[in-house]
Amino acid sequence: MKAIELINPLKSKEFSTNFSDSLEITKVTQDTREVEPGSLFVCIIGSLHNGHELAKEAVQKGAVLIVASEPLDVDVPVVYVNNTMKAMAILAAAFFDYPSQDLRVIGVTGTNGKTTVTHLLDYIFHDHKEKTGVIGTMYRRIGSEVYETKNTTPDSLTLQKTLREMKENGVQTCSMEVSSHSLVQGRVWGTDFDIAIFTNLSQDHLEYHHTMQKYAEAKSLLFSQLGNGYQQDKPKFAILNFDDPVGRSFEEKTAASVFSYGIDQPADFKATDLRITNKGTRFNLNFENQVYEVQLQLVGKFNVSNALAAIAGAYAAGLELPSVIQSLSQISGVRGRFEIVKGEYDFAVIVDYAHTPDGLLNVLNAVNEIKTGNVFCVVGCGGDRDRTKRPIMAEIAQKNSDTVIFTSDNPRTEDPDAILNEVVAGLEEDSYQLIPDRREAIQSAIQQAAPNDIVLIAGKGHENYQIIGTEKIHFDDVEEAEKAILIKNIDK
Ligand SMILES: CC(=O)N[C@H]1[C@@H](OP(=O)(O)OP(=O)(O)OC[C@H]2O[C@@H](n3ccc(=O)[nH]c3=O)[C@H](O)[C@@H]2O)O[C@H](CO)[C@@H](O)[C@@H]1O[C@H](C)C(=O)N[C@@H](C)C(=O)N[C@H](CCC(=O)O)C(=O)O
Ligand SMILES: Nc1ncnc2c1ncn2[C@@H]1O[C@H](COP(=O)(O)OP(=O)(O)OP(=O)(O)O)[C@@H](O)[C@H]1O
Ligand SMILES: N[C@H](CCC[C@H](N)C(=O)O)C(=O)O
Ligand SMILES: [Mg+2]
Repeated sequence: MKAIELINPLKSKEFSTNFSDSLEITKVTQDTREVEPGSLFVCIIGSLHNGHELAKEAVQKGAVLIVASEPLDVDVPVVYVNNTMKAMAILAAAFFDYPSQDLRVIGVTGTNGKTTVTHLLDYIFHDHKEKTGVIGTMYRRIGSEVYETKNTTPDSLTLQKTLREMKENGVQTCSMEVSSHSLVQGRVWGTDFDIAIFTNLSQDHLEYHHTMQKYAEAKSLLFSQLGNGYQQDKPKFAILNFDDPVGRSFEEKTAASVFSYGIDQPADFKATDLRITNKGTRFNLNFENQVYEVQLQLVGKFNVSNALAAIAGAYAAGLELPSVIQSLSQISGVRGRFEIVKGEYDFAVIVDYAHTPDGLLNVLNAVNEIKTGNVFCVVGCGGDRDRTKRPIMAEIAQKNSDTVIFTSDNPRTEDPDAILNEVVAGLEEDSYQLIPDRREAIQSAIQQAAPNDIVLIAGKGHENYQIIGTEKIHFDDVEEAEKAILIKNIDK
């Protein structure tokens, strides 16, 4: 591809003099490890490295053009821009020929519920005979092909490449999670979203955003940028949770048409008459003076909220409500979200991805609503993440279960015992059990459970690994629970 075509959309401040209109680019990258002869290298200022300091290395590896925001002394042409992260995203969209324009892209943001809502949407569209794609925490999926992912929302290059592959494979609807990090870092800049959905905002990621105000501002970018894409004539919809004041505040931030949803507050899509059992949840959906009965196999009030978000999103995309509701009723659950471990045993073990105070409270409320015996909660907190959420999660776990066992999550580069000290700091010493080894903690909870009790294993959901230091080792809560149940059955 001609370099000039690629950098035209950049609105660059300045070109170095040696730029030639005939220059050809074979690859765009922000990583020296990926540079090949003929590459365009973009210098990103990250948290660990400053790409400008790596520009010379990129040139040595064959980069023929550099995009930078700081002065550089290199032997190849340089295009100077104000913000290289945004430039990277625009270049990525241009390099892959703006694939989001040819797909229906639905972006879901919020502290909790993104993975769940994207999967509900994906199921609905698939059930309506569309070819679908998903981008999020668990994987990138194109039709039935699954690819590993490092981030919930990939870097802009991986994102645009994935969207391009979706387009080439005939995908019609892509449901993707949009994390607050990705919004701040401009990873989704250059993606033309048709529908943007907000689930909720509660404490998380303060190690990155520092204040809840800044965290909310990051989330708002998805809505303020909606319609700033390349194909502005497509209708745009913002789907906002009006039970959350932050959701209500986003109405002013967007030029798109708004559909609100809620359980506790007036909203366009409103749920009433909720009934929650251990088999699922039913509610009445009130929309435009009509009432529809909705049956979900998912458990908990928070999943009613997730279902409303998906219903409103599907409706905004043009689907009929009765058939959307019919599709929703068939969904048995999302991996690692309130997942009931299968097996021969007379209590219940639930694996759930709750890793924030609000997520944990919601899932424990749901467990308490359906319980017929005691509740055991096995939980910990991840390392290198928001430290201030640790004692809050601990108090929620201790208050809302009969027995709480604190254990390790992904300690990453932190000392697991130091994390646990911060977790239990505010609790009475005899009000909890402490078993740092997650396998032992799961086994102990399952050994202690009596008939009709519920064991909730929270924090890691679908994750099939534990990150200790910088190493990722295989670890799967569901597998561990199944083993522990077998051991208990043998011991009987
Ligand atoms: C804090 C953070 O978000 N970091 C992200 C960021 O990396 P960084 O700023 O640390 O990058 P860096 O290592 O300093 O490198 C700067 C630049 O130098 C380049 N480089 C670096 C080394 C080298 O040898 N050569 C080279 O060219 C890098 O490619 C990059 O362009 O940019 C990278 C590329 O986009 C991300 O993969 C990385 O995510 C890290 C892995 C991460 O853990 N992020 C988490 C916090 C995150 O983003 N989480 C959200 C989900 C949260 C949620 O929903 O709960 C997510 O979307 O995943
Ligand atoms: N609407 C909701 N409100 C509050 N808590 C929720 C909601 N939906 C899910 N949860 C809780 O949060 C956990 C994570 O849900 P999910 O994976 O859908 O969220 P996410 O936003 O994708 O998280 P992440 O930020 O890790 O990508 C669930 O296991 C559940 O305990
Ligand atoms: N997307 C979240 C997931 C947290 C999952 C939890 N198991 C942990 O490791 O803290 C994050 O990266 O903060
Ligand atoms: Mg997710």
